[in-house]
Amino acid sequence: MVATLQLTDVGVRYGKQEVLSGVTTPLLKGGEVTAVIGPNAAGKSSLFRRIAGLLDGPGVIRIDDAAHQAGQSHVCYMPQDTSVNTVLTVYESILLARKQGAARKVTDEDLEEVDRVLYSLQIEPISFKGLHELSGGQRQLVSLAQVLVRTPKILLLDEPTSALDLHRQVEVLALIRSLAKDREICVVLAIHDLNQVLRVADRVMVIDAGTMVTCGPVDTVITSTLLQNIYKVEGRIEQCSRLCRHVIIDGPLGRA
Ligand SMILES: Nc1ncnc2c1ncn2[C@@H]1O[C@H](COP(=O)(O)OP(=O)(O)OP(=O)(O)O)[C@@H](O)[C@H]1O
Repeated sequence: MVATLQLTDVGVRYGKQEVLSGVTTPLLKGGEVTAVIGPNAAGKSSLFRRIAGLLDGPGVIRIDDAAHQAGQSHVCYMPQDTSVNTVLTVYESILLARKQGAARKVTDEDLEEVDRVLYSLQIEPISFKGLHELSGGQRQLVSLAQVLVRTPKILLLDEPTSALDLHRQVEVLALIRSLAKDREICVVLAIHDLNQVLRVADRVMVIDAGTMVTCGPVDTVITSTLLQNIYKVEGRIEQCSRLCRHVIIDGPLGRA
């Protein structure tokens, strides 16, 4: 059974303040990557926390996957803030994440999955470092490892590449894309870099000022009109000689 996620009229309130409302999506399916984009403070992280069950609010979040039906959850959420306050090593933290909500006994399969994730993110060299000793980018990779090791069916990633250098960004997004396809994971990720969105996403959800503006195929959403209306910049989407589309920014629009 391919995992699916669908939101109907979903919103978020902090106390009496409504920061997000009316988010309704098509059926998001395993195998697809949906990028969530929009300006700062638009409501993207709040939406992720709401889908992950960390916040209450109006609306219906429908998750269908075999594990979910069985009362477990294969929804994994990586928050934007990856700061830590613990004495665990990288390896221990990933193994602990793997065992979250599962039987305590560590199996060979658990250890193999930890090794697989360390290898796929190329972080074996820091396996036995303390989390408090890591750089910001290393911490972000370890956070990603902590969700991937749980073999999720629905993966919510809040700006998973914001602290990574260009090489790591390209590598991690390619990994996310291939995991989505190969393991039929339904990936939803917030990301600010629109060129990376063009590389990785099948679908784009645009959140602006607490509402969902659109949710559709990447080519129809990332347009010069979006750059103007949502980001207030003048720009173009151009195709290079390898037929890949790129965002070219000409400059900020003048203030009205
Ligand atoms: N814990 C909180 N209590 C009250 N208001 C909050 C809380 N967290 C976020 N907000 C408010 O909710 C709104 C949306 O914030 P959110 O973090 O969801 O935005 P975002 O789109 O993820 O932004 P960014 O791109 O800057 O990460 C903002 O106005 C923010 O001030």
